[in-house]
Amino acid sequence: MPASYTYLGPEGTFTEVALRTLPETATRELVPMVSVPAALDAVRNGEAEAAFVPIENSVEGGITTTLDELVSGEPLMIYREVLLSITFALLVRPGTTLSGIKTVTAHPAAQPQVRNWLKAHLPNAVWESAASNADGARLVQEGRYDAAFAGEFAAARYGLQALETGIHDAENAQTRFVLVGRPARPAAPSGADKTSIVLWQRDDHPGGLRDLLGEFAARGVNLMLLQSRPTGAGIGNYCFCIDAEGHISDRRVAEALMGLKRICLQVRFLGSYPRAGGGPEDVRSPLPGTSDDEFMSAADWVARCQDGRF
Ligand SMILES: O=C(O)C(=O)Cc1ccccc1
Repeated sequence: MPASYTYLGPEGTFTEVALRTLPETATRELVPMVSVPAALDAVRNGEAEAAFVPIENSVEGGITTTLDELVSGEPLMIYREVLLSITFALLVRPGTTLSGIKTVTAHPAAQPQVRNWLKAHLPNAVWESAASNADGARLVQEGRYDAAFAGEFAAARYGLQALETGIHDAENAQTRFVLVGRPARPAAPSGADKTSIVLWQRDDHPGGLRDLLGEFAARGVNLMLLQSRPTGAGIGNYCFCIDAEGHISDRRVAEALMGLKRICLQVRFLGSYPRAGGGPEDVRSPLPGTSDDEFMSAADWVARCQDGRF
């Protein structure tokens, strides 16, 4: 049996389209799952090698189900990311017209991406959330709703017609997907990498978040995502999901993580992996004094001072 990758299904999701851009999917069995937690649990319990799930979009930020799954439970690690440009089609059963649409459905993350279009074209339609955009299309096929926002490619799969295509409130809306597996050694640095972590503060004090961010700033590490998530322990209790530019084997990233480990209650490492679409030219120039060589020669100097050999 080939190794399998689970993904947010059913067939015809944007997630599936993004997953199929990874060359190794040619030699993997791709298994659609009903939800992000189900896709990730199959990895946790050893049924699947990896899971492919949406994690962030450029319109609303983090996909909270995915972040919460990565924040808690058995640790998992991110190995790859894929960025996909997204526009929606309005899928209906053949013969449905715009005036006949009373109910619309899609994944909750789709709503902020089509809100203005809905206000302008279907102001009275009732929105119902679906487990994914393709699941919404499936529910329209079953007659549960009148229309679904999904990829145009999902129409044929579910016997639907695209009444409208190219729907997107924001130009260049992109969704970011990640390939998640069980913890193992991260791939070697590619030259344009990203490191994901979750931080829990030790205590609540003025400037607490600034202290955490200061660990990155002091080492010249650029941040690419900062999203707070409730810990569930009451109002005001948050952990922080952070993506930082660089690889854990870069000295400045490792030093920032060590600083965080010392001052945080808990740090969860979620992986170092190549940035989608990023080449070395895309990486911010590190601040002076933050290269691997400079960290190493500073450490060497301290060791010589300790030895009286300066
Ligand atoms: O992959 C899908 O089709 C999903 O349901 C997740 C999603 C939601 C909104 C935009 C892109 C992907």
